[in-house]
Amino acid sequence: MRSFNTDMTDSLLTKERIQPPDYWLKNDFIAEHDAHAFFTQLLTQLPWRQDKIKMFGKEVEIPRLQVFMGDSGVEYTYSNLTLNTHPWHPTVLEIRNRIQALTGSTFNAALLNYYRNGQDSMGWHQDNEPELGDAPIIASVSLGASRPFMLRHLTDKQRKEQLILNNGSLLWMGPKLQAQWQHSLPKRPTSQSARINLTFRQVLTQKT
Ligand SMILES: O=C(O)CCC(=O)C(=O)O
Ligand SMILES: [Fe+2]
Repeated sequence: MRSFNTDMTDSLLTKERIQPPDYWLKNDFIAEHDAHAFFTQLLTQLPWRQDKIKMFGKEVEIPRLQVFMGDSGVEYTYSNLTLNTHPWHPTVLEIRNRIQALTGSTFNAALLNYYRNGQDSMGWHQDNEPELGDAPIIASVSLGASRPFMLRHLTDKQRKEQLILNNGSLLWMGPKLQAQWQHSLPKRPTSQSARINLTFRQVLTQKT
């Protein structure tokens, strides 16, 4: 039988131990030839827009362009901004289908980000909007320029990890990642190259 003291120490340790972030990264998810073609199609064929959000009462342009797409009836609000839902572009559907076949998860929407160069970025955040439900799974595909992607633990902010998201890579983010960690895509001022990122999500609708 375990002593009271051992149990106490165990539970303290368990409480304090920070679990590793819940993700996996597959670098060769889309072959280079396809990734290049997909990048060009998305860059030239999507209705990219630079949205504005309110920060400290002032309207500011976000440092990237975006498009939101998904099944009809899907609505998504972030930073008080309700995004227009565009119908699926065939290339985005093709990428979604490949992810669904590999992971067994289903996704009814995608938020696409276009970073024109290293000045464009995304700040620290969690993707934990109520319409993503209690246990959001997000699948993130990167095309174009490689960029570092940062993870930071919510309570122990010294605890950080850096991943490099390459052309054609798939980053699978599990539910615990959004609950315990924030992520960001920092600026890389010296880079002139463009990158497109697609984050596939399952958004709850009135019907679900
Ligand atoms: O561009 C990236 O890799 C990150 C995108 C992201 O975090 C998001 O769309 O919520
Ligand atoms: Fe995110």
